[in-house]
Amino acid sequence: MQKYDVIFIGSGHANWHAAVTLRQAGKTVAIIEKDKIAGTCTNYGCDPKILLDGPFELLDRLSAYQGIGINEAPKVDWPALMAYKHQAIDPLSIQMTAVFKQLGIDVFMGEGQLTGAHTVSVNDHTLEAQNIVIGTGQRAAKLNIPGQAYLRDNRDFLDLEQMPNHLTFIGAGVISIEFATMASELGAEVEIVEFTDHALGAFDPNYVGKLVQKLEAKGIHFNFNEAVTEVQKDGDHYTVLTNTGRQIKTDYVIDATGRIANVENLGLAKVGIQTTRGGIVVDDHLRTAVKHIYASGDAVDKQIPRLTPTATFESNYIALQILGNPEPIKYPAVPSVVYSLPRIAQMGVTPAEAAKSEQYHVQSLPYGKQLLFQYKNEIDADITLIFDTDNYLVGTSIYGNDAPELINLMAFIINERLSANQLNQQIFAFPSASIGIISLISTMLNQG
Ligand SMILES: Cc1cc2nc3c(=O)[nH]c(=O)nc-3n(C[C@H](O)[C@H](O)[C@H](O)COP(=O)(O)OP(=O)(O)OC[C@H]3O[C@@H](n4cnc5c(N)ncnc54)[C@H](O)[C@@H]3O)c2cc1C
Ligand SMILES: NC(=O)c1ccc[n+]([C@@H]2O[C@H](COP(=O)([O-])OP(=O)(O)OC[C@H]3O[C@@H](n4cnc5c(N)ncnc54)[C@H](O)[C@@H]3O)[C@@H](O)[C@H]2O)c1
Repeated sequence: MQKYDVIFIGSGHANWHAAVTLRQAGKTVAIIEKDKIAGTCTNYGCDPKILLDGPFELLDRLSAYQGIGINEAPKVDWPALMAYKHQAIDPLSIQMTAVFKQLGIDVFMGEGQLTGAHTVSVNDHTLEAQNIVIGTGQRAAKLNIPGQAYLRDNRDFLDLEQMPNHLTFIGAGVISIEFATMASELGAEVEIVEFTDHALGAFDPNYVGKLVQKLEAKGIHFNFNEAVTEVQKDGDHYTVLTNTGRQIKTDYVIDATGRIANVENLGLAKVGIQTTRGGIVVDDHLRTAVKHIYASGDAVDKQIPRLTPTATFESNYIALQILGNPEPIKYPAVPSVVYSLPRIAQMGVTPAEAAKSEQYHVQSLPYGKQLLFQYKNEIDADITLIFDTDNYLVGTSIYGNDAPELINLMAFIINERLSANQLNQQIFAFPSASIGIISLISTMLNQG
């Protein structure tokens, strides 16, 4: 039986950062992966998504100069963009495998399963380890309806060689909004069927409302308070039936109704590890009920957003735990971004939470208008700032294409509890988009 200090089940961000750190610290390490090395983000999620989104974002920014410097905008060539995606993304898992092997990490391709508290089977091997880390991620939910076999998911969309003429998305969550934006920009007709009365439930309803209006103006049709009951195939096309009697004729149906933790067939119950609908139950050290078995990333039952940076944070934490750090995990406020056009970002105390408590006050800054040319004519860009009673920033929501960069800056101000005086000790580049926001914020922050 091959023996290791640590075995990792899954090779996504939840695991590989720890695997590399521990190997570099001299531990013997094995990674087991049943699909592609490097996991969802690299192969089927964030990376291909942001690669494909790139030209659409540029065109959206250009559209703000229509008639004032730009007369004819270029068009996205989706098949060429998809070819570039394959060229840039497909080698990543191969490169990561080579890096692991070079570092002396053993890689086993196959399904890992606990056979005991210290043993894992993969194919016909049994491996033994002092510590085991389960980072098996999530998969797309599949609605249990007639015609389930016709439902596509994020993997299929991110591999589309040709954009269909008409697409129907089930669910108005992050995946649908991001993908529907690209499809619609390419000229496809898009329907979104959502069974609640709103899109993007975790984000500021004010900004989500603005975004939905903008998407509707571009031709995306939202069907709120409706559930899909069946999908029928008619030759090369499909008919999506809903509970209100609507029949949507379409070319492609994507089920984006959420994601489910991969906890089945892992042998968890056999060794006494509990799971819930949200994933694997862990303590504040990310340990399962079996103390030398950790869980990390999307597969964990947790309240914080299931994102690549949170998976990475947990992975780094677990490496330090195994190397002897006794401290419980302490998460900072976590930024979440929807890569729509424009982007919506959010972190810390939300506007809705702030509205319910006298502990906070809320300030909205229409920075698109106030800093018009610095923010490249994005006139509707807006930031909501939430301060506590001492005037420290504790939360923010942002509506604008620069939101992913701005929220990283806000992360420092929020998590380091910076005062205006501390911000003013710095000299920032000028002209730059962020310096305008910093000057506006520093007039409102605790002067400390
Ligand atoms: C379309 C899409 C877009 C996204 N965009 C963003 C974004 O913009 N920003 C962001 O922060 N996050 C984004 N995410 C979320 C992000 O991808 C995940 O949070 C992240 O990948 C979680 O990492 P993980 O290692 O926990 O899981 P994963 O990356 O899913 O890795 C788990 C791995 O475990 C393997 N596995 C499962 N069971 C077994 C088994 N029994 N044996 C062996 N291997 C097994 C799986 O094959 C998989 O490779 C996106 C997700 C999707 C689907
Ligand atoms: N930018 C990012 O960070 C990013 C991007 C994509 C994916 N992700 C990851 O993927 C997850 C999002 O996945 P998602 O968009 O599939 O899920 P989601 O939970 O964001 O949205 C699912 C939506 O489907 C609706 N829904 C559920 N069942 C339905 C039904 N039967 N009929 C109609 N609507 C229904 C829900 O009300 C919800 O609005 C995120 O939580 C994150 O982990 C992150």
